[in-house]
Amino acid sequence: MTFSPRSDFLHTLTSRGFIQDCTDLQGLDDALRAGGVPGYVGYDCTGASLHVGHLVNIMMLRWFQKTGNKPVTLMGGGTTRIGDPSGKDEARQLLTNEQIGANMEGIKKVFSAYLTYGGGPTDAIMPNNADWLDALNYVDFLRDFGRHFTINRMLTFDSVRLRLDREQPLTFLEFNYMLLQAYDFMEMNRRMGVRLQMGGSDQWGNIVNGVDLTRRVNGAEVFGLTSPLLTKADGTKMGKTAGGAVWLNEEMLPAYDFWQFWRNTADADVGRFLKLFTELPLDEIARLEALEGAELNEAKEILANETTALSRGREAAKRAAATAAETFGAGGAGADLPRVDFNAAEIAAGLSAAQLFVRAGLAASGKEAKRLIAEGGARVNDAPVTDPGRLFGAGDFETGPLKLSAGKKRHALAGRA
Ligand SMILES: Nc1ncnc2c1ncn2[C@@H]1O[C@H](COP(=O)(O)OP(=O)(O)OP(=O)(O)O)[C@@H](O)[C@H]1O
Ligand SMILES: N[C@@H](Cc1ccc(O)cc1)C(=O)O
Repeated sequence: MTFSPRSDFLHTLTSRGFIQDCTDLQGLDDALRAGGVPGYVGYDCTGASLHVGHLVNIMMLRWFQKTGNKPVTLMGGGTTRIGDPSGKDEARQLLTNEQIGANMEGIKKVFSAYLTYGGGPTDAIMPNNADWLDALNYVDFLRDFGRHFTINRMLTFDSVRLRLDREQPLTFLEFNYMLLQAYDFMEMNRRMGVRLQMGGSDQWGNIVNGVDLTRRVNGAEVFGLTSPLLTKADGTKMGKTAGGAVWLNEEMLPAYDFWQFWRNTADADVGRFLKLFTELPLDEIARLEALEGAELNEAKEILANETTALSRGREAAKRAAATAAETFGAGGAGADLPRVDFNAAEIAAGLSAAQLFVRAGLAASGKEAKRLIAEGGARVNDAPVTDPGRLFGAGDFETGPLKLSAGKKRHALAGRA
């Protein structure tokens, strides 16, 4: 990007890798420099918690507040009843009002760890779009707002086009989603002076429609800003592991597992994740990401400590780090332990307990591994292994490397390549 922003917010976001696209960078930069802009991100209540993929935009809102602006976290109580087709291959299952309400209660809990809510000029607020969407009258809505949208243009947005190109059904219900999200932006501009909407890049179409509608109906200039949709070095969507999502809510994912997720970051992701998910200064991050080999583990631990401290508190982060150090022996999270990595094909085929111990160098042969197991000296993640043929597959490697122990003193890690 050649544009050099002058506002603190855009300067921070640009230098930390948050920005994918903006409807008008110069205009937004000017508006932000004039100060105190209210800006929003919307969250549909499709699950009982948000996951680490959502952290990208939660961190954006946190910087937004820190640089003197007002964050608005919009609960999609109304839009969840429709279901956003953006980035989705299939229609979502329709949720009942009770399910939506329960999910909303879960989602709401996350934000106060990252944002300060209240009545002050830069305090965050949390409206619910059911408050205006539920009251819409269909015929009035079509007359007043439907006329600003052409089918021709709607068909060009990814959320619609990708389904049509793949000849997958897109229901009329879902087709309406972008009108409602556009209406939200217009309505919040009117009610709360909101001038910016942020989201992941899959939200681009919905956001641009809102910018246009607000200009046409309110005559106001508003802006849209998207972040890249993050994937991990292994190509999977940020926020998911093979076994499910990495939840932000404590009751759905204990702090220790949250910490471990970050500690297991692939080498190639460390710098990027430190910039997006921590508030460490950039020169410190440059030093950390330049570390190599075993030293890079120090950077991963700092990443785990900082992200866990933000989400679960500094004490919880310390406890998680201490548990990891205990589990993996001195040096913390097995930094000093020998490690063997298996490729995806080997893991998919399944590795027997005996094989694991041989490959990790804890037994010289299959026969020796069997003896070790028979004598009760073999443990995987501190649990005794009794069957040398017990298979370890994808599910076992999901949450990070396995800790293999032969007797009390000899340990090794077995991970994914
Ligand atoms: N991996 C990600 N990287 C960046 N932004 C993301 C990521 N996942 C979700 N988001 C953003 O978070 C917001 C909410 O997304 P959405 O509700 O589609 O997530 P989701 O439905 O939980 O995703 P999925 O179920 O596909 O994992 C959107 O602005 C979206 O772009
Ligand atoms: N469509 C967004 C959520 C959202 C809902 C309402 C809005 O006004 C904005 C965003 C999503 O699926 O993630």
